[in-house]
Amino acid sequence: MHPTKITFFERFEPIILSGDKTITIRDEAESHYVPGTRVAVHTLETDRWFCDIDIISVTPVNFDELTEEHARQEYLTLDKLKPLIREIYPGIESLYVIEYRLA
Ligand SMILES: CC(=O)Nc1ccn([C@@H]2O[C@H](CO)[C@@H](O)[C@H]2O)c(=O)n1
Repeated sequence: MHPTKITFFERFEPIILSGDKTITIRDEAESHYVPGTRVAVHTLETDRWFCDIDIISVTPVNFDELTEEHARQEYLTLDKLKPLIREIYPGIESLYVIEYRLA
């Protein structure tokens, strides 16, 4: 079955709800979301539901291919996004851009 739930760090809740953050970048284990499906969004810290999103696309990207455009969609700058991804996914080069919209 395709996944129907995703977790985010609680600190990103405001920019997800405002519509400013429109992608998330995940590793292979979390790449199996299906475009066109609806996914429940919970906080990682307390597993609290806070919205639903519709998956638009899932696109492979290598760490060294990340651009300012990805960063803009993350509502970050590239010099903030890269260390953040290195912290969450140390040593992982194969990543996936999950594009979504608020349901
Ligand atoms: C298990 C779990 O919840 N993991 C993650 C993983 C990533 N992210 C965010 O996605 C973007 C790129 O990685 C950045 O904005 C991250 O902070 C997140 O919020 N939560």
